Amino acid sequence: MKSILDVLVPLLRTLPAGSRRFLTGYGTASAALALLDVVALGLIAALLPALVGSSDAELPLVGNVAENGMALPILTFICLLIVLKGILAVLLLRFATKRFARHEVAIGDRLFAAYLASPWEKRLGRNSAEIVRSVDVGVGITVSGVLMPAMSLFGELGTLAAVVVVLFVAQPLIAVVTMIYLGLVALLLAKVVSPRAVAIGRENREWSNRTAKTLYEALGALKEITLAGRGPEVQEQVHGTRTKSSIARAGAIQISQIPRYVLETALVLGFALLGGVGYLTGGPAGAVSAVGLFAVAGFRLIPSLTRMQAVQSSVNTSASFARQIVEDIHEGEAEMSRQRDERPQHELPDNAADIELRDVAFSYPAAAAPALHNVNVRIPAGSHVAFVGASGAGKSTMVDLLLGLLEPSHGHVLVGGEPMEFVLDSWRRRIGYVPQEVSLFDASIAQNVALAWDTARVDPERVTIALRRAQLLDTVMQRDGGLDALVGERGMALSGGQRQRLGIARALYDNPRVLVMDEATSALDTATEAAVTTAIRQLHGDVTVITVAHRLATIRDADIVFFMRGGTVAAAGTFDEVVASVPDFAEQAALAGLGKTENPVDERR
Ligand SMILES: Nc1ncnc2c1ncn2[C@@H]1O[C@H](COP(=O)(O)OP(=O)(O)OP(=O)(O)O)[C@@H](O)[C@H]1O
Repeated sequence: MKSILDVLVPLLRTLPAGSRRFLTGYGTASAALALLDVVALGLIAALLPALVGSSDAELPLVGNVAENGMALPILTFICLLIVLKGILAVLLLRFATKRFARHEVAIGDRLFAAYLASPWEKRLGRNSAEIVRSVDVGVGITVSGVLMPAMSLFGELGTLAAVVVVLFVAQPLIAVVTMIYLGLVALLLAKVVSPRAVAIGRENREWSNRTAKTLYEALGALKEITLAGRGPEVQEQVHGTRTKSSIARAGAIQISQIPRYVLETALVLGFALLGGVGYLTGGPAGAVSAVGLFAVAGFRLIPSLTRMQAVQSSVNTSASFARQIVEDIHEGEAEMSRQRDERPQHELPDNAADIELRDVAFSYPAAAAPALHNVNVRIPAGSHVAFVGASGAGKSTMVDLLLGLLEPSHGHVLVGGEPMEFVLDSWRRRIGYVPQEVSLFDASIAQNVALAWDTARVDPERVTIALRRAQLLDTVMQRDGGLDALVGERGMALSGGQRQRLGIARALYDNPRVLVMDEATSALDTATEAAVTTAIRQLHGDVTVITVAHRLATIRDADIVFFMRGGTVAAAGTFDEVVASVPDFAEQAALAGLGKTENPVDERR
């Protein structure tokens, strides 16, 4: 029982107050229904002597039923009472299951909101397959495996209490022996079955998560896997994890059945025990009466105890999902309230704002060396700046800091002179971002540009303008379906260059004040890249453009080029100035056919 409360109480706290009220009401109604059992059972216990042929069946208000012929009408009343309880229980269950579906949605919403609010570094450390499973399957298991069964406990406890009361009133000695006997059986089950169920639940969660993770990863690299002939290896891997999770699930089913058989056996042995006690205290009549009472009590008690044990098993096997979910919700929400309390947000002024990094350093969690250090950069509003440098120099990390996804471990990022963390919401609304790998979802081109799963939120006019600026409109219009043509899973129906241009159109759709492009034109042919670059250049003055590019032709005309090396800005200036001051860069520029200047300048801005 304690282990159920340990899981249930934190889970209930994650539900809105209205839901808690409903669940308390549901528990009380279930317990109240059990009262009908008390009445039915009490009447049967009172009638028992008359039914076994004894003449001393005396009922209050009714009198001696053996003599006045009331036994049959009372038996009919008991049957009706039992039928009524059954009908009410089914109605209550029907009503409650619908509400439980709402709780599932409420918990899932809170969990997903918590994930979305969690800091970017934390999200980098979590596997997406695990998050998907947790938000979808995990929430379902938590509600159907913990919340619903645990709430049905109230009814079972009510039944248990009712039966115990009747037993004590009818035959106290037999009641004490019955309770001790059944208590020992329950203890045996709790000690033997429960720990195994918890372990099985943990195994199931771990191996199912691993299966999902392997499948996601394998599907993401399907082409490479097929070409490299690694299919059998992946199959073997999936077979291994699925075997383990299937064994755990089979174990869970098996362990949930054990209590039933143990309790049924206990019932049979109980007849012998209680019959013996009854015989010793009241001779043959006492034995018959004790066995009869135990049979009547057992008829209600054994199913109730079986269900309670099943609840315990269900909660135990689902507990690891529930604990993870509660922990994630608390962590995410604590982060949200920390953000709210410590970082009250205000709006940036309408005119575009300069961005400044002052003495910034950043280290990834558990990384040996900082990814960025001693970074001092100023990006004037409306300018076009570029970050260049060798692979691993820190360009993408720099971009994530500018986007406000990462926070500096040291130093400050300022927007319009204000610390970014206090204008973050307003800042992010102004940004259009094109990543190295554009993620498309299986919907229409227009939906992908507008980043909208709901077609009603798509503005076709803005989609058309964005596609035109990204040099993709003609291609789209030549396809069957035009803006409404589907892009396929992860944009499979588009070429790499088309996917990149769609990503650019997506970034332009909201008319951003700041456009951040991280290797956003690397898959384009030279002519298309030049056309996209020209279109982007036309934004000059209105929009701040921040580009990361290995292909130097893209950034030839940038106002400032920041050359990064080893996590810091080693040189800054116009393209020609950086060519003049950094031999590595000059060499790359020469290889790209972009020439060398006569006046070297070693400048840092
Ligand atoms: N999530 C992460 N956890 C730990 N270290 C990371 C993480 N992401 C990047 N790094 C490390 O930080 C450093 C800078 O990486 P970053 O991706 O910013 O480089 P980059 O200049 O953008 O490289 P590229 O041109 O190859 O994209 C690298 O040493 C990289 O290994």
